[in-house]
Amino acid sequence: MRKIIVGSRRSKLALTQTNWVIEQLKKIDDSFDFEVKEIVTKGDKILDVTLSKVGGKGLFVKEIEQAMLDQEIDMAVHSMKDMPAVLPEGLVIGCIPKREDCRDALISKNHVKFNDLKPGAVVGTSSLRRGAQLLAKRPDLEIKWIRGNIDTRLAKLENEDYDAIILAAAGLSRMGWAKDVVTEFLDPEICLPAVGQGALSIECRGNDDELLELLKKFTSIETKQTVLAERSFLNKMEGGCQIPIAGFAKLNDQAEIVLTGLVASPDGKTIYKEQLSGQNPEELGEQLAQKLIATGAKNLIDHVKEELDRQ
Ligand SMILES: NCc1[nH]cc(CCC(=O)O)c1CC(=O)O
Repeated sequence: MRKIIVGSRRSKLALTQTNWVIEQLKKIDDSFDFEVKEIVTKGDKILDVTLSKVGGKGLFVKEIEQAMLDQEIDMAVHSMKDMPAVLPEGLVIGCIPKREDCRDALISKNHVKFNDLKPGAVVGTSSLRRGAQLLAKRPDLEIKWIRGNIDTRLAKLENEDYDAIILAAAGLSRMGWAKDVVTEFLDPEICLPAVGQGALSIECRGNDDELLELLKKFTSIETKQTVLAERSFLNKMEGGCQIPIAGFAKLNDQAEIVLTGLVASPDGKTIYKEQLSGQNPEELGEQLAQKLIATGAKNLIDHVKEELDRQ
């Protein structure tokens, strides 16, 4: 019986996601054994620094990918949101399972709803995307950076000077905490999710045919199509993680992909938002990026970059 070694970050969420995927794969085909191997990534070691300042989302993924290329592990389960646009030579996304809740969630002290937060309330998030969209609705709020795993952030809401924090609903659901802690799920109309939010990405070597065959059976075509459109959009925008960018796709009743993209200034005062539908995920993503760029979003991106360079 082949034993598949699954690399995982050590955070509670990463291990929960990894073990959940293993359970599902065992249900599909019980002829494989699995073993989890924990890997401490650079991103985990410097959790107290703002992510965009230390090299972005690749941090959580790189060391795990290297272990896969070195044959120390065979596969890994990532949050799609943390996956860089381009994979190293030799590795592939072997499976995109059905997406969890894509929304952002407000968790506030005393369960005060978003619209009822007191003027000047302090909201914790380390995401420019979330900060910009919240400020667009409520310019009076004070956005305060917060870092750490989701359990750390929930503890900070209790113990530190935050009135509320925003977390992805998906992470909380996977941990089984959503029902207890979430005050309000923010509709994508209010806060457009991050590209890939709520989806998982199972990565493996491109030549591991046996494993790829198993992973294919756990793929959701709908999630794959929508997430690929979102990722194509993000890749074309080339914003990096210094600019608030959001992208979210779903299928309509004609099974067309409807993709919405948003680019904003960090203060939320300028927002470009466009929507397009189509059949081909990659093309649709590129077209939406072009449409946003044509409306002036590129100026905004260049402007924000200049501001950052000056600092
Ligand atoms: N930014 C970190 C991150 N990466 C993936 C998730 C969990 C949700 C998901 O799978 O999209 C989270 C936590 C969060 O944003 O609250």
